Amino acid sequence: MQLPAEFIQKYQRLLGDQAPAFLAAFDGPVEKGFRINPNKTVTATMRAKMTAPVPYSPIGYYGKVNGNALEHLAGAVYSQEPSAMTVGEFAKPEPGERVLDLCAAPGGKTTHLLSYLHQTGLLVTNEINRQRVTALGDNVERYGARNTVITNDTPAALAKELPGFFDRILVDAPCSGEGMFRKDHDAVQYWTPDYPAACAERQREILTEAVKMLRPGGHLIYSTCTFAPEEDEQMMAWLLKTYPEFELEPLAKTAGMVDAKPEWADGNPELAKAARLFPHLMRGEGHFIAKLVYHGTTVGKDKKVVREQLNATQRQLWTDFLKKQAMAGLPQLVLQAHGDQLYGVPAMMPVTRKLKVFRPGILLGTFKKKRFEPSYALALASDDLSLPKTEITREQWALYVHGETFELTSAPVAGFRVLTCDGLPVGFGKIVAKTVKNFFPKGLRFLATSENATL
Ligand SMILES: C[S@@+](CC[C@H](N)C(=O)[O-])C[C@H]1O[C@@H](n2cnc3c(N)ncnc32)[C@H](O)[C@@H]1O
Repeated sequence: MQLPAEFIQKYQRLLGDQAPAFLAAFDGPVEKGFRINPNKTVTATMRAKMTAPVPYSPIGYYGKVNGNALEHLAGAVYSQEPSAMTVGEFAKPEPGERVLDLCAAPGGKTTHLLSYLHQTGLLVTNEINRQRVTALGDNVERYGARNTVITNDTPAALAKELPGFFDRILVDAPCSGEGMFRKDHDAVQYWTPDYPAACAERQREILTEAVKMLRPGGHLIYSTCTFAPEEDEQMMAWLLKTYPEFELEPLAKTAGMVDAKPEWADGNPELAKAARLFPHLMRGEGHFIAKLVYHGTTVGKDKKVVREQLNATQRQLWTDFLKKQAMAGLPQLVLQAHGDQLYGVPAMMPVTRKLKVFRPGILLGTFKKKRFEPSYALALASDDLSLPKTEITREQWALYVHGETFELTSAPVAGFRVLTCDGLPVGFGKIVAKTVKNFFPKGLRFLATSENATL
């Protein structure tokens, strides 16, 4: 691979006798990986692929998964480069926490955080870029999250609305991406000797806002996919100097991870607590991860939490739907109608007035004239809900994702039912006698074949 001469010289100077192995790794194979979603069923097809565990993640495996496969579309697996899994593992939230993923699209770390929140607490996941937030929304939906709010705003706007609010904040920062050169050859063309410093400027701005949103005792996790000291050790050195209430926590390094390098910044030995991942030392791409605890004392003001927003007709239609589904209601969600769409907003979410919200919670469905039509998102989030379910075969699933109506061998109770395939919820169908009317979203329909949809 053709690397810029200045890049080569920089890392020869920094890495000394390790530089040849480091530079040679750019021509090595790209490591593929996937995580399984611990909140969903593990199918036999998945189990057959789960042969090479990633040593530092109990839910991570080496290997490639297919984006059109049933298991991927149903949110049971997520394709992720193995080194990137360290971030979610070091960030691992406790159930019930208030978590912010500040730079989140397309959602690799967000889905990892969701895996450990187990539908509890609150995840606010933010992506500043309007184009990229859609992919984040799709991944959160597939993962079946009921505890997530998706925002599309700046770190400054979030910090204004939610000061001192979060137990845990992840800043997976936009960076010069040197650690991904091997995976994405085009990324090299953006590199100039000044690029890391320009990225560092933006990272400082993001961190300046992020620190305002932590509660005392909260954790900040900072990660990049670059080797550049300006964006890694030097960024943490700046943070510790600017905000002495922060302390780095030691990260347990395994499988080839190494201490970060104080000598690449101001020499503060504390910096060694952070971790560096080099592709010549481990099976994965380049990353940097630091975890800090906040010893500050400023407590955020208690904000009013979200309230129900439903008119009487909407409430009646929703109640009728629940009754037909023999469901008591949805725990920890506040119902809000936005136009004709009904959302379940996480009950821990405070009222925010000026934030650009992409999705205020889980879309539960749409109010039609005299009925309520449940959403695809609700079906995908129904693994542990008592909604009526009907198991279909893989052949029927192929008809379903193609938008076709199909027949069952016997007639279950008529009405909306969650269709499951190999135990995984895949969407709603409306049963009329033995016929299943198709409610798979039109925009997602495709022709599944053994070539394009095998995990
Ligand atoms: C490394 S990527 C995030 C990857 C993501 N965490 C994942 O695991 O899938 C960094 C993200 O930061 C966003 N970003 C760019 N500038 C930003 C800014 N000034 N503030 C916050 N986020 C920004 C980018 O749009 C990009 O999606």
